[in-house]
Amino acid sequence: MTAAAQVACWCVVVAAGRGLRFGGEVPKQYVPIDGRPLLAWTLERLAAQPRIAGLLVVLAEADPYWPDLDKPAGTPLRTATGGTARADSVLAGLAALPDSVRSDDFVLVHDAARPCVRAADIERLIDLGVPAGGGLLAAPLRDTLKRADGEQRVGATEPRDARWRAFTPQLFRRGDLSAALAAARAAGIEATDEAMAMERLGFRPLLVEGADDNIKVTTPADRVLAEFLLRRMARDASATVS
Ligand SMILES: Nc1ccn([C@@H]2O[C@H](COP(=O)(O)OP(=O)(O)OP(=O)(O)O)[C@@H](O)[C@H]2O)c(=O)n1
Ligand SMILES: C[C@](O)(CO)[C@H](O)COP(=O)(O)O
Repeated sequence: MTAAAQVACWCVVVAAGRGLRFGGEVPKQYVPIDGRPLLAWTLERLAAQPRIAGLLVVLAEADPYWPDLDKPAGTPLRTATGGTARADSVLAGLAALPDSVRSDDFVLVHDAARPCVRAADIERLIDLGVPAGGGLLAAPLRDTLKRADGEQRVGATEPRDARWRAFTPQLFRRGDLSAALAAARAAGIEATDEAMAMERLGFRPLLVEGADDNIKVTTPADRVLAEFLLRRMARDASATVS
């Protein structure tokens, strides 16, 4: 067993967004997917991964939906209050981790809005990302990439061979990530993911290829897709057990 294989990490789950692109009355992290709130699916999948030591869920201020949420039993669970931008919420989550998580321990950060993440991908991220000093799940771009000009016509076709789509979880040392996100904020830069903040400070996060269907529920169409994927995963899991 390698050193990384023994690592279990706390996971900061950011669930404090407003879901503006999704729209609707209920924030998207609580919209039902097959009758259960999206966040319940995400927490269940994370809690089922033995390499996750605990979950730190970052919530919107005075979130009225959290108290009634069906929460996973058997995994330590804490909460924190998020901020205006996603990076603020991640910073709040990192600050609220238990003291037992040291500055040089690795932590995961995951979007509540990505309920279809696979346990095997989280495991590979930890196994490969820890020795590399940090990394993220991602997938190579599979479409032809166009750069638009000012009039929404094609200005250029870009090479796609070195382009990847960034997913979560992302894995970094607690102290390094807090410092990187705080530095980006101080510089007035909105880091849209953890890796971006780390890159600014000269880190070279490892791209760990993960399943393409680790989708982020951003619009109502994504909810339909997530429902399909989660049903299929449940069916495949029960076929494996029987
Ligand atoms: N201030 C914020 C903004 C986002 N998030 C979380 O970050 C994840 C990814 O963000 P995104 O999909 O962009 O969610 P929203 O910000 O809610 O969506 P929108 O940008 O459409 O408002 C989501 O789980 C969201 O809840 C957060 O915790 N705090
Ligand atoms: C972190 C992220 O999920 C990586 O793809 C993404 O950047 C977050 O989404 P947002 O729409 O930029 O908040």
